[in-house]
Amino acid sequence: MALAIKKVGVIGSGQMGNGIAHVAALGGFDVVLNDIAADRIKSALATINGNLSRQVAKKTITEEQRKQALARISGAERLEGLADCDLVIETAVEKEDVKRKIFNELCSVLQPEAIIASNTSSISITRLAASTDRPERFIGIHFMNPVPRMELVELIRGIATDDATFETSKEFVAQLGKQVAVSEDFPAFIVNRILLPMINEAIYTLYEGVGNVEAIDAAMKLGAHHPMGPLELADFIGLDTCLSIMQVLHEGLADSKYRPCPLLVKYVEAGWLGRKTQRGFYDYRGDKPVPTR
Ligand SMILES: CC(=O)CC(=O)SCCNC(=O)CCNC(=O)[C@H](O)C(C)(C)COP(=O)(O)OP(=O)(O)OC[C@H]1O[C@@H](n2cnc3c(N)ncnc32)[C@H](O)[C@@H]1OP(=O)(O)O
Ligand SMILES: NC(=O)C1=CN([C@@H]2O[C@H](COP(=O)(O)OP(=O)(O)OC[C@H]3O[C@@H](n4cnc5c(N)ncnc54)[C@H](OP(=O)(O)O)[C@@H]3O)[C@@H](O)[C@H]2O)C=CC1
Repeated sequence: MALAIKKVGVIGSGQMGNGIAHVAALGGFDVVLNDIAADRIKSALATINGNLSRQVAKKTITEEQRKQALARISGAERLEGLADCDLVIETAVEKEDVKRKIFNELCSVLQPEAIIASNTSSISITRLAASTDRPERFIGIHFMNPVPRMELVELIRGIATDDATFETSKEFVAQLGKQVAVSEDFPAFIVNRILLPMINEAIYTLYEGVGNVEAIDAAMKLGAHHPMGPLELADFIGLDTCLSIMQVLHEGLADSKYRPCPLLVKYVEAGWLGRKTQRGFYDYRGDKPVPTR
């Protein structure tokens, strides 16, 4: 039987955290947004307001809905602020040790019946669940970027996830107006198992000099009707996240076909993480994005 969810906690106020808080508040849930950096929470709230205002301008929501959604979101600088949440969605960086540390601290403040979800792009839900005190009430709820625009959410059960947690998560996703795809708990699940090797191959195509950034993106936009070129999309996702996903695929499936491209490693080592740091395969510091290769 599904449980009643009223209050949702979101840990990590980056691009996914602000998107999840945005759609959860629009879906009628009270939302508490947390981050290790207080200024991140502030800028996430400003981003959410900007994205809601754009939806008002496009008439996809009303001004009243914008105001109500914003009023439902509050910030919490410490995890204690999530104590009365019924569902907490972790959306911090794609690093297993960081996520484990968060869960360790979170479990001690949450009510025992609360559900914990991770928005991880690739990491084993069973392994993350095992680091908590409630593997049966732990699940993968994987949103797509940009959250307000993308229709799909993947649901991933760990080995111990119980039926009530799965049904509750399914109802939660439906209340946000999104569709569910159920994935088994294998590295990177469904979307990223297919999408990330394509992006990694695009980076190899660049690395080997088959084409430059502009040619590769134009080829896939105009030649395969992808809404974004693979390098533009990699910058949009975040190159650190792309690398982490490829590492999970490479280690988890032990197959050299998932070897992260050395050029991707180099960009991440340079701190050129894509749009979020204003530089990746494109330089976003001017009026128009300029290819960096
Ligand atoms: C890595 C993972 O674990 C999983 C993943 O998410 S993989 C990534 C999956 N996402 C994709 O593949 C996205 C591919 N790109 C697209 O589908 C499209 O380019 C797009 C939907 C992002 C933009 O569409 P578009 O029609 O070309 O542009 P445009 O109409 O100007 O888009 C603006 C809209 O996007 C939304 N948007 C754009 N960027 C946004 C962002 N960073 N955050 C929130 N909303 C954003 C705006 O709110 C606006 O929405 P409304 O129409 O509701 O007002
Ligand atoms: N980008 C994408 O397209 C998608 C990403 N995801 C997944 O969502 C998660 C977040 O990704 P994304 O939003 O892109 O990443 P971002 O880098 O935009 O945001 C992550 C946020 O989490 C914060 N953070 C880091 N450590 C902690 C902590 N211990 N407690 C609270 N907050 C913390 C970061 O702060 P600081 O910067 O100060 O470290 C940052 O504000 C990852 O697991 C990713 O794989 C899932 C679907 C799509």
